[in-house]
Amino acid sequence: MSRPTLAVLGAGAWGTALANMAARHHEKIWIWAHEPWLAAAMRDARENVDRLPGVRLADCIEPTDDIDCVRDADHILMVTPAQVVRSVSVLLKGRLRPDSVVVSCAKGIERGTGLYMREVLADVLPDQPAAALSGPSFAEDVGRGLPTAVTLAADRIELAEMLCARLASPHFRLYRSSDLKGVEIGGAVKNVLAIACGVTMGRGLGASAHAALLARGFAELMRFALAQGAKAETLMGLSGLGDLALTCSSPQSRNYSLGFAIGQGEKPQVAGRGALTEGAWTAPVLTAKARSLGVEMPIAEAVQAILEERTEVADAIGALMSRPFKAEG
Ligand SMILES: NC(=O)C1=CN([C@@H]2O[C@H](COP(=O)(O)OP(=O)(O)OC[C@H]3O[C@@H](n4cnc5c(N)ncnc54)[C@H](O)[C@@H]3O)[C@@H](O)[C@H]2O)C=CC1
Ligand SMILES: O=C(CO)COP(=O)(O)O
Repeated sequence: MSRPTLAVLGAGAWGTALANMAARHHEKIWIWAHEPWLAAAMRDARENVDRLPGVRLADCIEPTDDIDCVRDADHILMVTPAQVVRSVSVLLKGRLRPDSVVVSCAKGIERGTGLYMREVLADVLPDQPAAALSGPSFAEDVGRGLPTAVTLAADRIELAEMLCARLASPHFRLYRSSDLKGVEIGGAVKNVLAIACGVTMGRGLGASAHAALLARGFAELMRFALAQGAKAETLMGLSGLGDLALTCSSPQSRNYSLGFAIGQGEKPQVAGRGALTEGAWTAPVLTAKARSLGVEMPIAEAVQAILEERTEVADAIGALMSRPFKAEG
């Protein structure tokens, strides 16, 4: 039996790392860049010099800027920024095999609609099976072959099982789940909370404040997710608490780094320095969604106010510390 094929859409750090992980199980993997120069540079150098330098592309990987590559792919990994998942999905219409699973690997909520990535995919490609991959995993770590574990969720558990087997490597372990919503919520919300943790550390408020923020952030994440039917065990797993702990604690995170720079006094508009900070895109839609669900998310609200320069960091912290006393939970 011939081995399967895969198309990875989005030639960023994460798409490149995932393509390399999947290489051992696939006959061919296309990695699609919407920038022709990037596809050409990756073909020439056999590495992603722009986003994941120093990691050699496996032999079966073919960088391309031709979206028709998806016609020959058994499955698709969607690894673009969350806000362009819709426009890239539109390109897939009429090009996919009916049984090709589209796996969302982006972490965010769509602005304007409030939809999670799987819901965006269902909106544009209603007949296509979908899955989501999320968890604590820096592309640089995965690219260097450091041990990493993530969650892969699909509606049908046998689909999740098949995808876990096809994407795993000896140092990249996937756990299956049927809680797509819980997995996606964890990935989207932790980015916003990581900005808050970065602010705290950049401001020099200490490890105790960081731990308090992380724990109270997790309470917010839990409340928000449970109100939408996610399972508590998903939130306590890799894609929830695991990714929250990683992203809230490491300068390797772009979201944490954005917060850190703001904590040190930089203006939010310049602090990101052109990096993809998904939390900044998700914050306004997350807080709007929480309000419409009647879920309190004071930390996410504070991040949003800081990003919009409606409040100073010191005032946001003061407001969080002076909230009415309440029971923990
Ligand atoms: N870098 C990481 O460690 C991880 C990233 N993720 C998620 O993966 C997603 C992608 O992140 P990265 O690969 O890190 O980003 P990146 O900034 O390294 O690369 C983003 C890539 O998206 C593509 N892109 C940008 N605009 C596009 C458009 N309009 N149409 C089509 N493609 C476009 C480009 O090829 C670009 O190189 C994000 O949602 C992120 O949260 C998830 C886990 C780990
Ligand atoms: O999602 C990630 C780690 O799991 C990457 O985090 P950043 O997008 O903050 O860099």
